[in-house]
Order: sequence, then structure tokens, then C-alpha cells
Amino acid sequence: MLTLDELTVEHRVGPVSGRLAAGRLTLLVGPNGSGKSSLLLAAAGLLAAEGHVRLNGDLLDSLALSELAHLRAMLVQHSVLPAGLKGYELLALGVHGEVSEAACEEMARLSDYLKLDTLYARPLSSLSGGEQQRLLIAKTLLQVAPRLNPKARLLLLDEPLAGLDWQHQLATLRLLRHYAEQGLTVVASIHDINLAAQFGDDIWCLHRGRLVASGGPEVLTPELVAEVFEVKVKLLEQDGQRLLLPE
Ligand SMILES: Nc1ncnc2c1ncn2[C@@H]1O[C@H](COP(=O)(O)OP(=O)(O)OP(=O)(O)O)[C@@H](O)[C@H]1O
Repeated sequence: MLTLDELTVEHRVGPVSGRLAAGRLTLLVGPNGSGKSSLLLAAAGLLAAEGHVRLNGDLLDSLALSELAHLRAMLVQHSVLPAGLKGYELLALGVHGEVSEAACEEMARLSDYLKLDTLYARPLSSLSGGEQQRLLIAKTLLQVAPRLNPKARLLLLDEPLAGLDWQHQLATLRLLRHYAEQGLTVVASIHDINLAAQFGDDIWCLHRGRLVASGGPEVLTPELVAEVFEVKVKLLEQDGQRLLLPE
């Protein structure tokens, strides 16, 4: 459980208060500049903020950096890749300690989902943007894979779907659900409202740094989208699925 208490990043976010539950995938939506990255960075302890962030009751500030590194992982937007590394070397950076047999099995599982096999031996500088992003997602997930790291509690991802084709967007969202089902608190920002509604257990919607809606996917109403995104949409419902289409 991640608890935010009056979290404020000056001129960027807040105050925002709320709880992000363990075992659930929370998808964070909001227009450009609404504060999603700032909130995620502050929640990871990577950006100075006012207020309090608690992870399972412990204040983030009170945790040693080495402990924090085991408790949470974050995929940041526009990651700078270490020059000269190959795909498998980047992945290995996500493993705490020795690359064990269990770590190889988890890598193989991630590789199946994200189709990484052909990327392992290639220098990162030779990979496309989407290929690099798939490796970065896998590295971040490895850091908090519950099978490898029993201390892991929190997975934060800033726009993990950026640059991914449809197949890999869906594979990534399925992986995030899978990690949440294993007990982690998983929070990711996303721009596709319909994918957010389909995959999110919970939705948080930010607007001008404030949390303006939170709850199940049904909070994403045409009225909210019109107000926050300034886009007129209509709601189609079929077989229990909701689809918001631009008018
Ligand atoms: N380093 C910074 N210094 C000052 N202001 C910043 C900084 N980074 C972002 N901002 C501002 O803070 C606000 C929130 O930015 P943030 O990147 O958190 O939004 P976002 O919702 O993630 O946007 P996007 O969807 O475009 O990635 C914006 O107004 C932005 O211009």
C-alpha cells in the first residue's frame, strides 16, 4: 500500500492525498503537464516534495537507499541508456546480486511477453525506440519480480507504452496486471483512455496537478474527459465493455 498525504511538488503537483492499494494496477491519466511524471517521481522518492509518502506505513524518507532499491522500482520517462551495453547486459542490471537460475527463468518469461530474444545480443544504440523501451520495461520489472525479490512492494512506470506498437502495449499491460496480482502496488501513467479503462483496476485522473477523479474505470465519463482533456467524446457500451470515441 502506497499512501500519499498532502503530497506537493511546488508549481507541479498537489496537494494530493490518497491510497494506492497493493495487488492492484492503478493507471494514472491526465493531459500533458497535469503532473503525472512529477507525482510518480515524488512517490518513488526521486523528486523533492512536501507532504508524506508512506510505503506499507513506513515513511519513504526514513528508508535507507539500499532498502528503497529493493522495495520499489521505477521506469522513468526518457531514460538515458548506458552507452555501449548490449540488451542482456541492460537486463542483468535489473537483477539484485547474482543472475541466478530463477532470474534466468523470470527473464525468459519477460522475454516471451515482450519478444526480447532477438534484442539480447545487440548493442542498445542499434535498437529502435520501441525495442529499447521493451528492454527498459523488462529491466524495471526484474528489479521487483516477487519470485526474485521478496521485499518488493511497489512498481511505478511513467508512460511505459510510449513508442510501443499495439501488440507490445497489450503485452506490457498484461504483465503489469500479472505483477499486481502477485501482490505489488503497481502504478503507471498512460495516455490511452480506453486502455486505461480496460486494464486499470483503479484510475487516478490528474488535472493541473490535482487529483480530480479516482475509482474504478467508470470514473472515466464523457463529462470528465470533456472537462479535463477538452475533447468531446461519446460513450459506447457493448458486452460489458466501455469505449470512449471522439465525436
Ligand atoms: N524540471 C521541471 N522544472 C519546473 N517545472 C517542471 C519541471 N518538469 C516539469 N515541470 C512542469 O510541471 C508540470 C507537470 O509536469 P509533468 O511532467 O509532471 O506532467 P505530465 O502529466 O507527466 O505531462 P506529460 O503527459 O506531458 O508527460 C508541467 O507544467 C511542467 O511544465
